[in-house]
Amino acid sequence: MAQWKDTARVLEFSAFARKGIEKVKVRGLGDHELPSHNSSTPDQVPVINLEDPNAMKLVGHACKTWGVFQVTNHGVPTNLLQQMEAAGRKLFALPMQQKLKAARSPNGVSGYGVARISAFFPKLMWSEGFTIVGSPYEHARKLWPNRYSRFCDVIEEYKEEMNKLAQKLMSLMLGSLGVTMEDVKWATTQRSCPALQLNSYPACPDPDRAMGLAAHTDSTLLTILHQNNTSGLQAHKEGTGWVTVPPIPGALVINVGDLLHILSNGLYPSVLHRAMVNRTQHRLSVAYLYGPPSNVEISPLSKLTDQVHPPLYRAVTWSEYLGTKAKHFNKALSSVRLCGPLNGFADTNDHNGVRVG
Ligand SMILES: C=C1C[C@]23C[C@H]1CC[C@H]2[C@@]12CCC[C@@](C)(C(=O)O1)[C@H]2[C@@H]3C(=O)O
Ligand SMILES: O=C(O)CCC(=O)C(=O)O
Ligand SMILES: [Fe+2]
Repeated sequence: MAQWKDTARVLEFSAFARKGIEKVKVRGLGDHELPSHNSSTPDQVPVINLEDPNAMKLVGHACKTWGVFQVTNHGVPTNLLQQMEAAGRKLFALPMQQKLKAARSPNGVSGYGVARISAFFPKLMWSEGFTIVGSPYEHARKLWPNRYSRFCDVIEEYKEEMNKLAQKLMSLMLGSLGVTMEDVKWATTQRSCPALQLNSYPACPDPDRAMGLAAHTDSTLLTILHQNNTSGLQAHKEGTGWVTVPPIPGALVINVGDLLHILSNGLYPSVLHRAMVNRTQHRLSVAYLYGPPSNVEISPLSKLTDQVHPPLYRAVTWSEYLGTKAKHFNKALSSVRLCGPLNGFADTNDHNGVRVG
């Protein structure tokens, strides 16, 4: 049933991609999904050179105030970023019938399909995605029965480089809070099972009426995002509104996710973000969704809590939290909140009402 719905939605996407904007109008994208640019603000998402001797302090400040920043000198070879982008382009350029051979199954995580968060929105988003958890081989073989190894090699190498960067970022993020990687038992001993999300946003005939990927926070500890040279990503900042995260060649975007929000006891709030579409350019992005080993319990770090600052969240594992997110979407974080006047109501990061696009 769910698969039918997903497949139908994907097919509908290809249908409206061919027929033009009429389909979108029929489905009636509401005003709440119109973009709200805030270009008058001087606020810009921080760009941090990871080789800067002050990197730790800068990263900590960016996490506290923005929950998103870009990094340069991050150690990931530029040509690997290009190869990954080319692999994504090749995948999305396949005929729809071919892509559907690797469709995500009803309860599965990996494969081709519409954004998972689509279930929470009545209208289609102007995007398609491909999620890879674990080995890419099974799905790649369905896409390219004879020539899948190049794609898989790029994915594996990309995941390897991203894992190194994620570790480095975790150590800077925690270090800035006075916590070392050694203080976090699982951080140095166990490997996580990250997800790779390839997103494709075709050029859209009526971009002001469509949304590429609706506003959400990632369930991760952190997400590392590569975007092609086309704008579209926007982050929400309290008091400022939606701010575009401009593509900088070679730079990577880092998002604070919900699990780091919990681990830091709310000191690093997860960032609400979304992807807009445009009239002329095809936009691609590749997100590396990094979390803890799936069955390790994540709760506010004891170093960050005391009688005055009690733990604000209960312990959750990544797999449990992904389930909660799949069920409650933007209410997931407040559903694991423990105490305080906000319990059961609007968390500062609850994203209900106006904050979710
Ligand atoms: C490991 C993850 C993290 C997932 C679920 C699973 C695989 C795909 C990820 C995303 C990627 C796109 C946004 C998001 C919100 C979505 O719909 O799918 C993410 C979600 C999450 O962060 O909750
Ligand atoms: O395409 C983008 O810039 C955002 C993608 C994203 O938020 C995600 O994959 O979680
Ligand atoms: Fe995201």
